[in-house]
Amino acid sequence: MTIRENDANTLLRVNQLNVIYENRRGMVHAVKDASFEMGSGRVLCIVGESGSGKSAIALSLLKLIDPPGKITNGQVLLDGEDLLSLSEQQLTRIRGKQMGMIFQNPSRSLNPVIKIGVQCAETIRSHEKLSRVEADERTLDCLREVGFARPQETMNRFPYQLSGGMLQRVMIAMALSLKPRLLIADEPTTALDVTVQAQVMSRLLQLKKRWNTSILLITHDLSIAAQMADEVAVIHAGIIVEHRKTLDLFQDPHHPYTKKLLRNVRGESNKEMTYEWNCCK
Ligand SMILES: Nc1ncnc2c1ncn2[C@@H]1O[C@H](COP(=O)(O)OP(=O)(O)OP(=O)(O)O)[C@@H](O)[C@H]1O
Repeated sequence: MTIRENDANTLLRVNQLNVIYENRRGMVHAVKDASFEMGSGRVLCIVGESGSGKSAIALSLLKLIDPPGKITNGQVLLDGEDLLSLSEQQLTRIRGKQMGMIFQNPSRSLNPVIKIGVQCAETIRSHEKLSRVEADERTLDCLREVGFARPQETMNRFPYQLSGGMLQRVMIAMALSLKPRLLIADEPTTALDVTVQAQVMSRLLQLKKRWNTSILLITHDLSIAAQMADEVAVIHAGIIVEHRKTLDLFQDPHHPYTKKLLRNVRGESNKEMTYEWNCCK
């Protein structure tokens, strides 16, 4: 079920991860014994319906599960180092620098009253010993990389002055300014319209090729998985039921739940999605 990578190429290995949420009404087992691996420069999509445990996995990788959630078991090995056994201080070193994260709603991750340039440069300087000028130059480069034609102007804007698509590109620029080895993107385009969605996704793919960044993409949208992923892991009720190479999964789904998900995709046949995947690769 799990794709085995050549060990030398394995960047991330998750072993038997378990996450629960417990409150007065009872306990939800959000992630059950999830195990998977990712190689360098690969895109793995985790797909599943709402509430299936996708975000719980994403947050666990950075040990960001907040109460009432709890990781009850498992390992998250990045280059062999178990992140779940690290202290908060040690994790601060890893978050952003080794593992970047972008979320569904970029405006929540940015301070509305601080200019974009200052926020980007401060993020860089919190991880690397750079002068303000050097951090500004890196920020300019990164904003240019994600498609801002006049990055200096973008740096001088406040978040409320930018559209949702622009903000999401700023978030990608911020994440990539630290050249993380792994980028976790949790529904990064769900809040955007379809055209902007496509632009942001293609920008992510270009950057992945340029920096060899691995991307763990969380989505409920199978057509995005078809376009973006090298591999897809399907999660249902906290369990990874199938993890295969993208084309194999779309052409010949094994698990009944994967088959049901594929049947449910409205307006697009499996063949069309496979076609899109082939075109984008
Ligand atoms: N703060 C919380 N308190 C209680 N239960 C929670 C909490 N956060 C998540 N859960 C539960 O954990 C399970 C997994 O949630 P999770 O957010 O990981 O799903 P998801 O697949 O990311 O869903 P969505 O696509 O809607 O974001 C769900 O049953 C959810 O209700």
